[in-house]
Amino acid sequence: MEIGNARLARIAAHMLPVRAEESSIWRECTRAKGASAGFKVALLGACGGIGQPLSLLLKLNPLVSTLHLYDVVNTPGVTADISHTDTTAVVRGFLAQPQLNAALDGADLVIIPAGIPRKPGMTRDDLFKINAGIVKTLVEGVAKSCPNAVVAIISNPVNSTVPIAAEVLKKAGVYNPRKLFGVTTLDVVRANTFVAEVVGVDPKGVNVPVYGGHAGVTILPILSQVSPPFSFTAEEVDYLTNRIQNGGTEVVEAKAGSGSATLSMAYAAAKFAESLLRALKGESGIIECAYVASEVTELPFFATKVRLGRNGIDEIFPLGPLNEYERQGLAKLKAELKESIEKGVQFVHTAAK
Ligand SMILES: NC(=O)c1ccc[n+]([C@@H]2O[C@H](COP(=O)([O-])OP(=O)(O)OC[C@H]3O[C@@H](n4cnc5c(N)ncnc54)[C@H](O)[C@@H]3O)[C@@H](O)[C@H]2O)c1
Ligand SMILES: O=C(O)C[C@H](O)C(=O)O
Repeated sequence: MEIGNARLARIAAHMLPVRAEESSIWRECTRAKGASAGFKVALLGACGGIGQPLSLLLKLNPLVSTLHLYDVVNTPGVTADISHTDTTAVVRGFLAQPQLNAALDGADLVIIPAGIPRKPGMTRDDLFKINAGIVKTLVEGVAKSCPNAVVAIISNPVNSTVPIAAEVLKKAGVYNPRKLFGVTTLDVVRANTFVAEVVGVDPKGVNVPVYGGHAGVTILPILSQVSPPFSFTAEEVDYLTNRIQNGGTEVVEAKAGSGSATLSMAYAAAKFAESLLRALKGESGIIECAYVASEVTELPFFATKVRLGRNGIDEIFPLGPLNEYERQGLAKLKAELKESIEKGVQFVHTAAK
């Protein structure tokens, strides 16, 4: 049926940018039966440098039936824009704190890239002052509105924001360590890319485990366990390890004050989300590196390979054999990672007083 100009004008006048579905004219003129079978994903910080491309990639994922975009700015525009892509996921936007609980209600997966990025000269830990409070507030919302959701944290410093999230969930009595992840996929994506460049192969077929955490020396690529196995000279190992550990800084400096990695991060997060959703759906044998609560080392959080399942983490793999270079790297990262974890835990306990 062709819709006449008068009706089009009425539709335009009634379209609500945040939730078009709530306007009576939208209901009158559409035959949508609601979301298809699939997962409800909430993205917090959806209008930022990572949030926008990640929103688009999630909207393209057939495993996502409902996509909730939450931010403190710009969600009406981003939601309207993304919602016009002809894929099945239903997109709804939520603006600022009063809409946080609605954004999270019933979510299966919550992805958090909210917070400020680095500028040249800053460490990720320099972001703690602002991002710690943002992550705390958002995870308090998770505890209240979707305590069974899988939570994937991108906001830096990941080494501290994940322990913050764990403490918030513990305080609320809903902590499930199998469902809380710090997203370190970008380290793996970078490692695969740089190794493929050095050995001259397609990065698609390369898989480099990256252990530890997500900042400087705490990022520990395990080149002795690369799949398929390659041998590297000592110079290559040094070059690759330094480049992988400083990949984030390389982007921050190239962007010269306008932010940090956004496009590669959105790609990495979409990849990780796809693995989580496939596992939640029941697919077996899905393995990713992620920063999780762990007993693999004496540290309470550590990134290693984890097998994903219907309930989040099914298995955390041990470190496996490390060479002397990697053992030294492991020894070196522990003090910094321990301090970052304690800083996160302390933040929640101090804030409670
Ligand atoms: N884990 C990783 O590998 C990785 C990679 C890249 C960036 N990051 C981190 O991701 C974060 C975001 O980076 P970006 O480039 O997208 O930054 P950005 O500034 O472009 O976007 C951040 C977004 O968060 C929103 N925001 C701020 N406070 C919020 C709140 N209380 N609730 C909801 N949304 C809020 C902002 O409005 C903005 O839209 C940074 O902390 C960055 O360091 C992590
Ligand atoms: O480097 C940053 O500050 C952002 C992110 O952690 C990255 O690794 O790109």
